[in-house]
Amino acid sequence: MSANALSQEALFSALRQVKDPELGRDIVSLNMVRHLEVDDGVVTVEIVLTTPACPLRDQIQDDVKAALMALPGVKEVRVNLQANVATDGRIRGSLQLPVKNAVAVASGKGGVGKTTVAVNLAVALAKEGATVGLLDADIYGPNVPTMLGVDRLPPFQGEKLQPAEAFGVKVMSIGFLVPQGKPLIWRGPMLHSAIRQFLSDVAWGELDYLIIDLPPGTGDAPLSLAQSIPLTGAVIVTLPQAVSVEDAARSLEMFRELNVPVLGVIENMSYLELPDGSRMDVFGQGGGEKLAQKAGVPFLGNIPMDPMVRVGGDHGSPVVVAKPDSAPAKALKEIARRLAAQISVTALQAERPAPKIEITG
Ligand SMILES: Nc1ncnc2c1ncn2[C@@H]1O[C@H](COP(=O)(O)OP(=O)(O)OP(=O)(O)O)[C@@H](O)[C@H]1O
Repeated sequence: MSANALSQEALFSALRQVKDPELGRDIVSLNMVRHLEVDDGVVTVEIVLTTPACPLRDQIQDDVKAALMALPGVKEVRVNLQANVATDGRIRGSLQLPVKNAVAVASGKGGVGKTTVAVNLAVALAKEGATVGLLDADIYGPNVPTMLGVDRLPPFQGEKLQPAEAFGVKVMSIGFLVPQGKPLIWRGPMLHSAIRQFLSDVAWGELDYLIIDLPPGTGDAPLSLAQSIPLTGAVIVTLPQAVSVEDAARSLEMFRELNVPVLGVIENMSYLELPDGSRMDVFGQGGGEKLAQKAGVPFLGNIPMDPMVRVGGDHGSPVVVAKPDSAPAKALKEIARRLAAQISVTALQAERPAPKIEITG
């Protein structure tokens, strides 16, 4: 068969065989094929990954080559890999902010490790090559500055507040603006305007992901937030134990009622590894996964209990950078990738420009 017989249908049906292993869907329906050119049997294809440091890029590249080379008439395949974090465009549209995705990290109960998870996810995403901001909106316990080892904002410049920066993440916290140790007694309207100001009066710059650490529970803060910014979604952090899961379920339901997609459930402190290698289920077992299953949302993974996580938080050095090869750090990095994939899926459901196709020979 000659190269001229290579039709758009044949090329696209070959590319449909290639799945993004993390997103679990084919690269055509994920809108990752942006430009396709055929010239005398040489196929040049541009594939746009949905995260900048996709760990499976080599596999996707190999699969694209293999699928196209299998077509009669194809002599050579050139794959041009790009990355562009997907967005539904709603934040840019409604708030004129160059932020692609805003993701709330929430929990039903306090003390389940929500802030620890938010901090480590933000740093892990930045390490993957994404541009990341972290907004600490936990009015009851703004711990993000401590966990990232920053205690003040840079000097005021221009018209906007400059965020602090740590481990490649831009950081803003209510904790920077109030004297240490003072309680914050804020009700809905104050919180609402504070959250809006944190979005509009801070020089965030272009961000792929803005991670927002919420106070625990289902009070004014998540409500204000969901009304202030078109969230891409929310993730729910829980312990495996029943009472934590019950409260997490309430938090999950609240986001659903607010029409905020739930991107997944993360189970923290899932087990403690003992010196003999056995595992102790300190807080029970499997509650997070069961919650995700029951709610029909992805389970993003579990994080073991490990003193290194606490030490990293207390010393302003998140475990994903302080001990990147430890079990909790590996779990957190894996969860960050799964979360990025879920964000992409959610955003891509809204954003679908048509690919550009040229067949010249
Ligand atoms: N996987 C873990 N292993 C060991 N310690 C952890 C782990 N996750 C969190 N911690 C510790 O548990 C404590 C509570 O964590 P964190 O402050 O992140 O919880 P939170 O849910 O954000 O609490 P709050 O209700 O104050 O918002 C901290 O001391 C933290 O270092």
